[in-house]
Amino acid sequence: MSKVLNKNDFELKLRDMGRMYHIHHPFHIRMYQGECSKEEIQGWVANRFYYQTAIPIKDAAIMSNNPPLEDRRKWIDRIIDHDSVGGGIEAWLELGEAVGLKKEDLLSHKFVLPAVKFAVDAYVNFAKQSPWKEAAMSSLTEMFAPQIHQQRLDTWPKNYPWIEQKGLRYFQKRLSEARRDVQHGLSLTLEEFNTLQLQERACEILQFKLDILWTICDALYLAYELKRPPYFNIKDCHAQRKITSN
Ligand SMILES: O=C(O)c1cc(C(=O)O)c2c(n1)C(=O)C(=O)c1cc(C(=O)O)[nH]c1-2
Repeated sequence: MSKVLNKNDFELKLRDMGRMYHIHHPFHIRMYQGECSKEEIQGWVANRFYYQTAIPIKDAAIMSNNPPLEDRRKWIDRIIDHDSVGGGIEAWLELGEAVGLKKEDLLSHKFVLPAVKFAVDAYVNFAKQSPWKEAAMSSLTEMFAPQIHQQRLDTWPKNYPWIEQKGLRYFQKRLSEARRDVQHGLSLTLEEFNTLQLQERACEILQFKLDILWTICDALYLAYELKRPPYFNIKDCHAQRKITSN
């Protein structure tokens, strides 16, 4: 960028970064085209659960960095969306059951690949260590999330009829929640990141978050599509993270 953008152009610039959203990753493309095996879907659900559990922790870290009361009130809603009774974490556990994974296996994170763990932990650490406005705006990949949730709702019942329908509640639930979160996150970003330097910083942060999501998919692709999980070539060493549920 060579000069500070007005709000409209800055929003367009941020939205344009959706070209790098993980919806375009080969793993996600295969998933929505119905080409994933049961093991791949299970692997994705088990690994993504690590991201799910991290989100409210990340949001609590943002709260701990002392945003103003108005923003805290809105941020509390995000934590409730995930951690309340019947909330996102429970809905994801239902998804786990619907794809044939045991609840205790999800909760133990025993199938989580190291690269997924490192990527997700980087997100939580960023939220802990950064000024709250920077951490808040890093959630803006959610601008692109309703499309990916809708895509799953539209294609999974046809492509993966073995998945119990009740497991899809999570995606339905996120459609409206993500839109509300984005309204808040985006208006805050457009208002506060109002110099050239700050706008460049905001783009860097959004790129960091896109990198996290893409890296998660890279790890899944390597482990489940190319069948090269960590230590795959070393005798008896990768069995511990192999998906074993039915
Ligand atoms: O399924 C997806 O592809 C996807 C992506 C993202 C995202 O873009 O970070 C989120 C979610 N789902 C999601 O369900 C969710 O609750 C969520 C919260 C956040 C965040 O950064 O605060 N991202 C996402």
